[in-house]
Amino acid sequence: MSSFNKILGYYKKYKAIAILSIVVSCIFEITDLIVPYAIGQILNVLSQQPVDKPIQVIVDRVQNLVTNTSEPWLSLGVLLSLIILATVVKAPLQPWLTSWFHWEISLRARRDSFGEVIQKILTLPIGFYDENNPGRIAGKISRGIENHTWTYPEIAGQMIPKLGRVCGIFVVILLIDKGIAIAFLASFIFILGYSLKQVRVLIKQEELLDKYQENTESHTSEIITNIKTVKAFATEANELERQRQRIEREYKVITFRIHKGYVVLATWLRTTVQTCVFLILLFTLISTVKGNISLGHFITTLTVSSMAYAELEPIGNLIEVFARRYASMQRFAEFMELSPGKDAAGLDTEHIATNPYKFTGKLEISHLYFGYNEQRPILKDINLLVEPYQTVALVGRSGSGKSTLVKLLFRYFEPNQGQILIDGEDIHNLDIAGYRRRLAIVHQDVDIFNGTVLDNLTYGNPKVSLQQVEQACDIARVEEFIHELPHGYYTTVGERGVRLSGGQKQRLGIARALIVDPDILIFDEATSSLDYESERSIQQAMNSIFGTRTTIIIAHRLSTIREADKIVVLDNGTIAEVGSHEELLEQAGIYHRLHLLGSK
Ligand SMILES: Nc1ncnc2c1ncn2[C@@H]1O[C@H](COP(=O)(O)OP(=O)(O)OP(=O)(O)O)[C@@H](O)[C@H]1O
Repeated sequence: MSSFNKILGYYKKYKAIAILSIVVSCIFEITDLIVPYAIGQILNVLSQQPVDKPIQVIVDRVQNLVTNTSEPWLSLGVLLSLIILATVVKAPLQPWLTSWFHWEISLRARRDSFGEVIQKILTLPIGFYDENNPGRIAGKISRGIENHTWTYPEIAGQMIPKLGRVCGIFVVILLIDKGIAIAFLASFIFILGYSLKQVRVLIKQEELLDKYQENTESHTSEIITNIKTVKAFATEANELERQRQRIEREYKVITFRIHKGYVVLATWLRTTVQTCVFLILLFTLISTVKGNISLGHFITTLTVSSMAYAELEPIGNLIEVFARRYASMQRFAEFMELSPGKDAAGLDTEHIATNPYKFTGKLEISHLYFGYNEQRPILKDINLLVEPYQTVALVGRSGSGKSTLVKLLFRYFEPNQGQILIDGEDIHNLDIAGYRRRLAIVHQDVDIFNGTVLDNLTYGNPKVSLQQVEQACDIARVEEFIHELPHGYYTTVGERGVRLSGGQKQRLGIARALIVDPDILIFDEATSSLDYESERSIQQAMNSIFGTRTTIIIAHRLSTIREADKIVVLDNGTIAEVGSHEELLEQAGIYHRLHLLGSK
């Protein structure tokens, strides 16, 4: 039930209008019953039997207004007027008062959801993205929203009004014959109760299927992301086979558990409904023959009860569709309930604009401990002082914790103990977005957004002037290749920058970082995967940046960091050595050993 409430939560903003439009839909459905009722009454008039009391009251009132009209004609006139109201007058009103609102609520909720989803994506902790790949996340979101969009009009616009109509039918039959009404109600409760019980079992299977589907989507996305590796290792056939197995597993669940379950349920439903229709016919006929009810009431009871049973099949279909969608809506609701990360930035751009920080770039790390998992510390008692404008290199074996330290600097994770201070202020106390805007990082693999080179360059600072862009490009040696591109700065680079080489992307990344004019600039192994010429270009770019701001370099190639003011050697999560290139060589420790390995 709590998961059902979560699903309902999707529409909570539109509760009032939803209730109103559902009630109106139910009223329209119930007015449909006027026609068979009025036809029954017409039959009574034609067979010279009395009409029901409420109709007679109306006829009497009309008779007071109209003289010289005989009673049968008046009764027929009143009944025809009722039929016109319930059909011709209702027809143009119904779509606007029902369907319009049901779809409007659904589409508005869809629009709201997309906005909320983006907020969720932007605020979830970075650890979430380490564990879930884009395909899995995107699949969950798109199936969740799509299913919600279709489900609301079906449930609010069809299923509930149909159930409303069934209740109306029960009241009509009750007014005619209590015994038949009770039999009718009992059959309905039994049919719906049993169907819902079966559907609950099927929902469990749908949940399993949803997990399988998410898994398949996640692997499809992984194949797309890693397509170069797949091709390079010629593992296409293996990938295809593994994916086929996953699809086959889904197919078996769909066909032999879910689809078969629904067909068995539909078979049972249809047979039971037909049996009930026949039994009602029998009971009503017996009542008529016994003289308990009139011919008109016989026709009305038979028609409305057939209408009610005829509704059971669409109601059953709607329950089936709802059940098929339930699992993905539930999983979407769970996604939306995920708590934002402690690293979540505020999403209010005005707030950032009015709160710009400016630091000298003095950085102090004091007694810092951290582990992704508290039982396994990665960084232990890190103490480090970086003066403004200094260039500091972090070196150490793979897995020693260099990137982790930078992640803490960016506040992607919180330290378990200790502090990081910038200009004497604990970074934990600063506005996260404002603080991050004063940092910039050039990753080994620079992220490129689909758009032009200029869009990518100005990503962190769209308001920058072209002159400043050119200056940054000059320092970052982007100028060397920009003129070779077909449209210069306005060349479209394609998704993920496929039209740029590795070295070009890195230089673009450096220029992009410079354009935000950061107080602290971080290079994450920026030159480790490049050819000699690109490396030299990037090295020159970096050299001209050193001393202009605090710079931190995570480096594997020691040749790139000789000029650093301070080299910090991390070993197994602790700072093992600190000093300049020459000092560390003299110490003849880890750095010396790494240096010897690098120069071999
Ligand atoms: N998101 C994560 N969740 C759990 N453990 C992680 C995560 N990221 C890194 N680690 C672990 O933390 C340790 C330090 O990793 P880190 O990436 O900081 O090392 P590094 O010195 O930058 O290594 P490299 O030079 O190879 O990039 C490693 O043992 C790694 O397995």
